[in-house]
Amino acid sequence: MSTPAIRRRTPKSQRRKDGLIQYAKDITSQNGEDGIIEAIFQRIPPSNTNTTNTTRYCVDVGAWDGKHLSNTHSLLTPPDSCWQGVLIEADPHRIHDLKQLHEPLGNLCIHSTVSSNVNSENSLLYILQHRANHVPKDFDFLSIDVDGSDYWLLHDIWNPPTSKEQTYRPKVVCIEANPTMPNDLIYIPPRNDTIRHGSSLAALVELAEQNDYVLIETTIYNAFFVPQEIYTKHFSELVPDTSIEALREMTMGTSIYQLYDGTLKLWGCKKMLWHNMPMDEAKLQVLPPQKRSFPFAPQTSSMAESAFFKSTSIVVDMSAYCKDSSSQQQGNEKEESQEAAAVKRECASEIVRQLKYDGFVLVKGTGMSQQVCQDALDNTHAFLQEADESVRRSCLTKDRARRGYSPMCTENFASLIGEDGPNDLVRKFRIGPTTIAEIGAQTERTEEISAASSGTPSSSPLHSPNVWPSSEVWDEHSSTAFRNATETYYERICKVSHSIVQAICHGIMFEEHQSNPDQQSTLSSLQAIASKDISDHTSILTLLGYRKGTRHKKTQKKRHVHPLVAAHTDVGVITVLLFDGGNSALLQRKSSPTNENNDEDQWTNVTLPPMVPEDPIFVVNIADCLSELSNNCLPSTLHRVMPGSGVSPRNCLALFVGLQPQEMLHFHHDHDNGQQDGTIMTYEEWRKRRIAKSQAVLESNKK
Ligand SMILES: O=C(O)CCC(=O)C(=O)O
Ligand SMILES: [Fe+2]
Repeated sequence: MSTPAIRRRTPKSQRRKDGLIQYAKDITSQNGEDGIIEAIFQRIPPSNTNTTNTTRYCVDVGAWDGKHLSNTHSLLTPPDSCWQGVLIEADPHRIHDLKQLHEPLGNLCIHSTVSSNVNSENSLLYILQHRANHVPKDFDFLSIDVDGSDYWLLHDIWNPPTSKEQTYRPKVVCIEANPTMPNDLIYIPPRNDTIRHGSSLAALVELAEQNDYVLIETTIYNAFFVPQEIYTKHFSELVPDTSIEALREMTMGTSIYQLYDGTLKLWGCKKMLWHNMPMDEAKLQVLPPQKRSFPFAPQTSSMAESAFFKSTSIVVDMSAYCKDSSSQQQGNEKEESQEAAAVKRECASEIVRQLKYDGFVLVKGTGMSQQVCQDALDNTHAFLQEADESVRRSCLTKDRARRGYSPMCTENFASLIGEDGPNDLVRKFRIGPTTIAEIGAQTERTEEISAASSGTPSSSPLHSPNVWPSSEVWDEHSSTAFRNATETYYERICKVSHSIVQAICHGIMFEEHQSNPDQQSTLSSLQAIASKDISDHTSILTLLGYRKGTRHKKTQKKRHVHPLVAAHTDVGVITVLLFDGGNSALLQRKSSPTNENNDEDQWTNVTLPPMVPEDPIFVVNIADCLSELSNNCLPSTLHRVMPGSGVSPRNCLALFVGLQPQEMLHFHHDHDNGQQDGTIMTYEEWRKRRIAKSQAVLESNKK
């Protein structure tokens, strides 16, 4: 059997059927209320039996047209009725019909909203006191159905704001309870007329008990209460057990259960009761299908090795965004069809869904050609692995910009998270942007920019000349090919990564908007980043080369394998990685505690296909700046490079995406006390602070 068997069994019910519910019948009511009300009043004599006046009074709050689903119609309309009604309705159309029906019968129809604001002239208390003062305080029947603040209306007639006012104590109260709320939930809605939540039966029972009322029956939507003394006198035999369990069966409840693999399942009512829409189990999920597995299942080594790529890596197709970037340049932006917009939206949501989970995602459909990628990897291999060290040393990194070659063991990524550790066992070569867009054109801003970056705009180390291996040391052909392949890859991957950043920004903004449609966005910087062109970015392409043979080894205790690149987070916006199938090094990210493992120290391998496919696949990970700009909705996940199982050299092309130095960023902070504020600074400033912060941690560690 490959699908589960799911059936319903009828549980043993504690619900008693021998009380008032046995009299259930509908004339105009919805779920048997008419019969129950009749049976109740057969047992309660009119107040003034000793006089000739046997009039009974009812108040119907939310009376509609006086007939539709009415609980008072069958009391008020018979020709010889002893009932007099006060019927309150807010809707102008319904009040028209209500008056037509009830005014000829001598009932009072009041056109008014009924407010949960107890000091308002629309409060039920005020309306009863001032517009229906013929109604005795202990009138016979109160029916409340206003689909929102019902709880508070009842609360306030029982508990007037000043002790001078007499409380109303109707002999019978019928009030709506939200039928989807479980018996053990006490849900008291906010005291606000515009909020429509309903209250739970348990909340109403609690309120009733506080006011000496007793629950005597329920229907699907309504609960009936009588004062304690009336209960004792007239109902204690018919309704000996007044517990919620004895008087209510949950028939509209929805429950959620969890499968071991993290799938959420719905049970019970799967319909949106007031919207007539099905609940979508797929939309309810916390984990995407490909991330669902049991965290504590015993792992076989073959599973760990081979199944990883298949089972945990969904590759997000970015074509909606990456193709779009070319048409946008042709100025077709406005004409984007609805369909295309929907595809982009889906793409943006999917990439964010993945990234939110672990900060890493695989992407394809970028429009990058296999040839450009393979060329760049091959030339990286030629330079970092095969060429003589003298070739690499001919373009050594000299300045703060660190363009050019950084030999093995000269850098230390542990420092990025403020940790001390041996230098990284990797060779690197960097290129970056060399030109700076016409900042001078924005003349009026030049001064403040210079002030902010304490120097001329071009003094940013992010904009510097690239350095290339000398053709005197490396043959002309190799050095030209290396430069061409690297520059081409750089130019293309910068564009692609901009589209990816756009998709991510859009995805987070959609999400924020969906969960908080009325609130002003706290993500203004994302909006700005997504809409910028990229002429002035500061993205750096780093070629990384790893090989077998680790110098740290001797100093290490047995079994302890030291990383080649220490655990760190990336500093910029996002990082876009492409690596070859070399097996001497392995990228790992910190495992997400929710699914893969609960152990703090677990790492998950990040792998790509060993050969660049026709539609190349890239690893994208969130870096610190975007994580902060997203209000930490996207994690900047710790990652490291470990020695791999084999001896083949491994090469990696890492694009560290950076914004333009003067981009103004708005960081939002939520404080524990619920307050919010923000900081505005340029990207350059943020970067300096970020680096300074980790260095400060390092300094204080040394002390
Ligand atoms: O080589 C890799 O796989 C990733 C290296 C890395 O994380 C980095 O340089 O920031
Ligand atoms: Fe990194």
